[in-house]
Amino acid sequence: MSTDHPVLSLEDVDVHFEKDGGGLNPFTDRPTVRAVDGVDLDISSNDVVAIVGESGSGKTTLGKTAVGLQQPSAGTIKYRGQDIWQAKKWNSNASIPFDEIRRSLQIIHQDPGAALNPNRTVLSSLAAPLKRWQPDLSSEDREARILHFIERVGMSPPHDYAHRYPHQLSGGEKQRVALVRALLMNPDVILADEAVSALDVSLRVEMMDLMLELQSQFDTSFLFISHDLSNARYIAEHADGRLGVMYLGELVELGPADEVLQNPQHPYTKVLKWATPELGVDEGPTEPPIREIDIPDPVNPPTGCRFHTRCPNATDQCRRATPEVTAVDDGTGRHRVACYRSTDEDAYWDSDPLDGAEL
Ligand SMILES: Nc1ncnc2c1ncn2[C@@H]1O[C@H](COP(=O)(O)OP(=O)(O)OP(=O)(O)O)[C@@H](O)[C@H]1O
Repeated sequence: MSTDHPVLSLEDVDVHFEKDGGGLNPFTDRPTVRAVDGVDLDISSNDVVAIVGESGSGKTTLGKTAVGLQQPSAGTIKYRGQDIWQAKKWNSNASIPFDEIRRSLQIIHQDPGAALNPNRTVLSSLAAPLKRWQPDLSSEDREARILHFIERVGMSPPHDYAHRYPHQLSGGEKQRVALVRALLMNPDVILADEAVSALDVSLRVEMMDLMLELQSQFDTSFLFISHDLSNARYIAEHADGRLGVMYLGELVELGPADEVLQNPQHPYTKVLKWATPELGVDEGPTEPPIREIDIPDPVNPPTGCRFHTRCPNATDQCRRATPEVTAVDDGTGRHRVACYRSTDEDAYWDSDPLDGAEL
């Protein structure tokens, strides 16, 4: 396997869905949901990226696309330099087979119960994928490995948990089983999609600490998705990773977590920070730094910068043209944002503020 490439590389990825609602006339164009638009993202080995954004901003779609579960409408996703969807073609001469790629990219869902068969014990549920991936492993070795991992995620005695059925586990325990299931595949990247959102607040930090510990022990990369900035921040800061902010299908800001939070560049990142009291912004404005509360429809997103309808600093230029993603001049070289205010673009600075906005 090549080591020159990032483990995962997303280039200019779009994921558009056709939505029902075109009526009965088959000749009418069906409305298109632009769930993900123009996203670039590299994930290296031992990397942690936490993506945050409000409901419907495209986080899940982006995550599933990154791990090869959703085909993009445009753009490419490469695993160690190999185009994932090329590898899936029946006549592909891929350097890395699709099955190997799928095994290397694992997922933990918000609802771990849904991924477990209610009629099978934990041991049986965990043995099935391992049998597929390593058919030559003896059943004793397979069981020993499973028990080792069950204990490793804090479920002791492991024999007891291994013989339980899903209904005999708490939500936190089911989530740990889901983590074991992913780790048994020896993955390069784990997508954790709202993996702690359904847990009690008291258990969330415990689960995130466990993920961080296993991430560094196994050198696995994590793509962590959450609508909650405090969870995303916890994971990204503790792993010395990056925080990405999605708005209406676009990755509008990405950078080292502490840099993005201490020096947010995109007005939407500032809104998320304002709405997260744990981040200690008591000295900030008492009103949200936003012009409109309504979230636009992803079927018909605003022109230009998609945030311009809500942005307190939008000008006519933001309505007319989409700002490119540019590097923020903060010395990290890893912080980037799509906002005219981070550029010296005259077209923005000379343009008239929109109603209710100011420069
Ligand atoms: N299979 C699909 N078919 C049609 N539209 C879809 C499909 N999957 C997602 N969408 C739409 O794409 C947009 C992004 O959805 P997505 O689930 O990725 O957002 P999200 O940020 O993860 O939101 P949430 O936190 O609520 O899950 C939404 O408008 C959603 O309705």
